[in-house]
Amino acid sequence: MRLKGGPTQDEIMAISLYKLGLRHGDAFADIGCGTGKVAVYASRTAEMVYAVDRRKEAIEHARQNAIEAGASNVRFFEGDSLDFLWGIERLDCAFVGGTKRLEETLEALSMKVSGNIVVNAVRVEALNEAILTMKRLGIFKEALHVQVSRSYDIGGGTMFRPIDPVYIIVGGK
Ligand SMILES: C[S@@+](CC[C@H](N)C(=O)[O-])C[C@H]1O[C@@H](n2cnc3c(N)ncnc32)[C@H](O)[C@@H]1O
Repeated sequence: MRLKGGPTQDEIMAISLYKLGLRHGDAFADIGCGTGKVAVYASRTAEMVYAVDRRKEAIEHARQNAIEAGASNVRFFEGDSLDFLWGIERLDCAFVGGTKRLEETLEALSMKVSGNIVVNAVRVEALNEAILTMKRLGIFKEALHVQVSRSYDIGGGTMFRPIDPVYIIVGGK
């Protein structure tokens, strides 16, 4: 089953998780988890992973991915980021892959997260919203524009094909 909007590309996930600084024992949230790819990968390191998405089909997809990966430390929340965050006490770090209600989501995260918050955005409007909100909250660290090209075979030779560029915005205290 193919899910609209995902999965996060491997190289983008690698940079995002590095910038997140995820550590053993962490409580981590994947906000807008889509296919659950980031949540499942993070579950190898984090003690507890919350996979949150407002779309039922995304949660079903993510749950299936977690089962197949044998990730037993992933909890699923079907609903909006804000509904999830109101019910959570604290998080060590969070990845935001879904940018609806981004400003309010970042405000709530800044009160609950002790470590880093990493946002992935493909639209410049979401990039702008993330930077401005993080600056207002005093948590902005850096923003990256990541453009990756992958090799592919052509007539026995090698060419490169770009994947869609992604903005990675990093915040934290
Ligand atoms: C680009 S996809 C995420 C891709 C995901 N990282 C993956 O690897 O499959 C964005 C997802 O965020 C969800 N989303 C967007 N805004 C949200 C919000 N405020 N609360 C919960 N989910 C949200 C969408 O339903 C969508 O599934």
